[in-house]
Amino acid sequence: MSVTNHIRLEEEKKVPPKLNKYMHARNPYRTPPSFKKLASVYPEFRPYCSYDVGGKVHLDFKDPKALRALTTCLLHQDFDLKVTIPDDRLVPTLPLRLNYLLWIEDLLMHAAHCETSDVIVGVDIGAGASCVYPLLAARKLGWNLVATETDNINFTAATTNVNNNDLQDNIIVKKVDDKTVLQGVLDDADIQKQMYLKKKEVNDNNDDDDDDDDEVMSELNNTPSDTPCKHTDGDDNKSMKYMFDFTMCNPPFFSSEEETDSMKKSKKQRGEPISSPTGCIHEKVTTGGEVTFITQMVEESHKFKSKVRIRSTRDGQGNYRTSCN
Ligand SMILES: C[S@@+](CC[C@H](N)C(=O)[O-])C[C@H]1O[C@@H](n2cnc3c(N)ncnc32)[C@H](O)[C@@H]1O
Repeated sequence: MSVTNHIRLEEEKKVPPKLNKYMHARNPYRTPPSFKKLASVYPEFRPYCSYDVGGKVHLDFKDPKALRALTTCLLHQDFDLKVTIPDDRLVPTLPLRLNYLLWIEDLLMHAAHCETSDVIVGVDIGAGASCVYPLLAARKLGWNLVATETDNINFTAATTNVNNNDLQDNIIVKKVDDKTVLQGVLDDADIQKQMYLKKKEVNDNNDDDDDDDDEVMSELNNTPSDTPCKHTDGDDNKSMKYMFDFTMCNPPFFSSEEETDSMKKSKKQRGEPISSPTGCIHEKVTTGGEVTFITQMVEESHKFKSKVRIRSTRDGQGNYRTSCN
């Protein structure tokens, strides 16, 4: 056996094969976290651990409090993030969230030809109380994010999480209306101004298009915040090309509470492990389910396609869907 194959086999042993198949190559959780180490460092994690005769630590994945403790302790241990998630809100599983970000990073590098030194600006639709994607993207990858939320409790918790980690320079949390998905965000003059200035700072060093810059800034300055800016309204704008590098979304998937139950039952019938569902109903349910939500997202994205390089979303089957300029 070649050395490379041997190393690969050794690496693949680190996570159960079924899980490893879906884990991005750069995902740090290809090596599962040690619950023993976590319990030794974080007293708040200990109450949810049980020990077998061999001293191995086990966690009850059916207890939402145990899941919350696992996620918040890992965010602190592995990313130096202090995150608070209110009791009844969605607890994100970190390996899957990292997969999505790393996949976007691949698309940015390979499909959009971005350099690692570029200022990356994205939008996370429906950030949740944890604000997990924007926090990880800012801390791990150095990106800038606009995080949108419709829910008051999630908006407040997400804002607190951003402030508690001093990431206000990288993340704007915006409360939005549930009638829209991207409209009112991508065309918000205030947001555009802040993101444009971030990109301009770096581009100024190697950009000779000063006239275009002046024209764009002058229009943004003369557009009241929270109102559409004509530069982003349609395809005719050349100077503000790709103000946003990507949009991402983990949408509410279900059309009713009953549908969330039927998903649980079918997982059980297939013998798949079920961790306790977390989150309140309106984080998971939306009128018309994911089809209506994603259709609206696609329609609104189309309107702004000259402003966003990569448009993406997860779906209820765990697939990632994208459209790239
Ligand atoms: C499935 S949760 C995802 C939360 C978080 N991104 C995560 O992955 O853990 C969906 C979130 O989208 C929010 N939401 C629903 N409709 C929305 C809309 N039109 N615009 C922005 N957020 C929305 C919900 O309040 C909820 O927090």
